[in-house]
This record gives sequence, C-alpha cells and structure tokens, in this order.
Amino acid sequence: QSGEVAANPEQYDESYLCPVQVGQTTLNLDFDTGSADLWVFSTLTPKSESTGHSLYNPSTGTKKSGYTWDISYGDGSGASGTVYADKVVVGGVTATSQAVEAATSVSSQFEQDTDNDGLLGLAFSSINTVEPQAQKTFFDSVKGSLAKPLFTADLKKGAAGTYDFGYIDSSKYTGSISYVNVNTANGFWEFTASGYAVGSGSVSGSVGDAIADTGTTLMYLPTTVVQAYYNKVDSADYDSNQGGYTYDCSENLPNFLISLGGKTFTVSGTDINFAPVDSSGETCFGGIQENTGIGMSILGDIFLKSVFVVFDQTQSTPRLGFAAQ
Ligand SMILES: O[C@H](COCc1ccccc1F)CN1CCCC1
Repeated sequence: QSGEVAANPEQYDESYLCPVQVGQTTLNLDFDTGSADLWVFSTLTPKSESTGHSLYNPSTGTKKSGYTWDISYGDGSGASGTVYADKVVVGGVTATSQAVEAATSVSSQFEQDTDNDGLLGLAFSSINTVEPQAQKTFFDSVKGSLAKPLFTADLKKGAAGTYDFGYIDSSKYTGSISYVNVNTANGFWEFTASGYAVGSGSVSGSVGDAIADTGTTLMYLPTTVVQAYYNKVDSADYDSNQGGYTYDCSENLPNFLISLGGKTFTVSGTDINFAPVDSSGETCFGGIQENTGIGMSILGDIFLKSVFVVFDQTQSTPRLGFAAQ
C-alpha cells in the first residue's frame, strides 16, 4: 500500500496537523518525527481538558489491559493514559491493529491548542513510552506492507504540505536527493550536519549532531552558529524574558545555508522570520535559536519547510534524504 495525507499549518506554522482516522473518528494529529507515541484526546480525557478537541472513543478498540503510557516533551509539555488496539488510516494507508494511546491527562499546552487532537510519532519505536511493553509506531506497523519502507515530508510556509507513505513523488522536489546515514541509538532520525554560512557564500565549520524533527517548530543550533547568524541582524539581541533572540519585525533576515550529505541547502531569511512576540507586531522572535541544554541540534519546521525529506528504511542502516523543494 501507499498514500498521501495533507499537513495543514497552524498559525505561524507553529505545527502541522494531518487528518487521521482512528477507530471511527477522524482526528487532526501532529506528525512528529521527534517522538514515537501515537496518542489522542479521548472520551477518557477529563472534560475540563478536552473541550474543543475531537475525541477518540475507545469503545471501538480493544483495551490492552494493564498497559499505560506517559510522555514528556523537550518543551515541557506532556500527556499520559491507557492503551487500545484499533484501526488507524493515514491517507488510505491502514494499520488494522495499531496501538492507540488514549489520554487520561494532558498538559496545558495541549489543552489550549484546540486544533491539535493528539500526536502521531514517527521516530523509532525504541523510544515509545508504553509500559510494560513498547508499542510500534504507525510507520513501523505498516512498513512491511508499504510499496517501499519509507515516508516523505513536504512541509510548506503558510500552506498545506504533504506526508507520503511508501513512495517518493519526484514532482515534489528539484535536483537530486542527497542522503545521510542515521544513527538510531537515541531513537531519533539523528545524523551529522556539516558546514554552514550566513547570508551567502561557501559553507564552513560544522553544525554537527542534529535530528530532523517535524514536531519542533524552530531550528535549535550551536551557540557559535546562532551568534554568527544574529551578528548579521542589526536589531537582534538575546532577550532572556522571551527565552531567545528577538529583532525588529521590520528588519529583513539573512538566509541560512547548511550542508547535508555534500549538498548545500538554503533556508530563506523570510522563513526564519518566525512570529511577533506580542500583538504590537514590533518585535519578532527568530526561527533560529540556541540548542543549549538540548544535547543536539534540532532541524525543525523552520528548516523542513524549505526542503523535501525522505525518511528511508529501505536499507539496513536508516537514512535521511534531502532535496530542495
Ligand atoms: O517538545 C517538542 C520540542 O522539543 C524540542 C525542544 C524545544 C525546545 C527546547 C528543548 C527541546 F527539546 C515539541 N513538541 C513535541 C510534541 C508536540 C510539540
């Protein structure tokens, strides 16, 4: 089997939500290559936390007795609950007995984002949080039945993009795809990014260890790289109240160039201009921020919306393919 599903951006491209059939209900889920749990708002979620969300009704599933899950994300958000086996359909691709993690508690960030009915993890199943036994991601459940064991991400700025499962649609990218091998030891699509440049010119230095993470909004890079970037933005400075670099929204940002698998990709300055910090629209928060305390760099949506990415398990070593959109 193979299939395609729309990835619809929230305001400021904060996250991208995809329609997924879970049991007999269609939910809008955040496809997250940075985690490996498929969890959903459900009729078991307290009403005080689930108002405004579409809900999974576990009555259509088979309860996995004694199984629980509890996940915490890098930004401090989290959720927990119980586990069911049920049918999950993404763009026509069907997992007949997918582990569906029904939330019995969610953090305020999820409670407040009423566009988001849950997450569909696409990292490696080794980091799934279900106890007493880790469960397969949707991709791992269907991988063997896909035309090719891969999926692609084609996210866009302020417009619907797509995730494809089982095939590479060559109309979605230009030029060639350059591949890097993935280190799965931490359960992420983790690889080594090479040189970078600010504005234009030839790349140098090294961004280093990084993950491709569709569930993270921004790009988090080494301090040296981030300082080099904002040194080229006259009005920029680090604002500890906002927790990152801000600048005058009227200032044009430079492009950011990064070398992956021997090919240089350009993230346009307009894509790096993330969002105003408040309703006055005077000061803006940058899409490139420091990776301090994270332990690796994160190439999140700010980066991903300018490339076509192949999450490829066709070989014994998983790999990531990057091409210009
Ligand atoms: O929690 C992730 C973002 O994690 C990356 C990250 C960002 C900032 C500081 C530390 C970090 F690790 C985003 N959520 C994952 C699921 C929903 C959004």
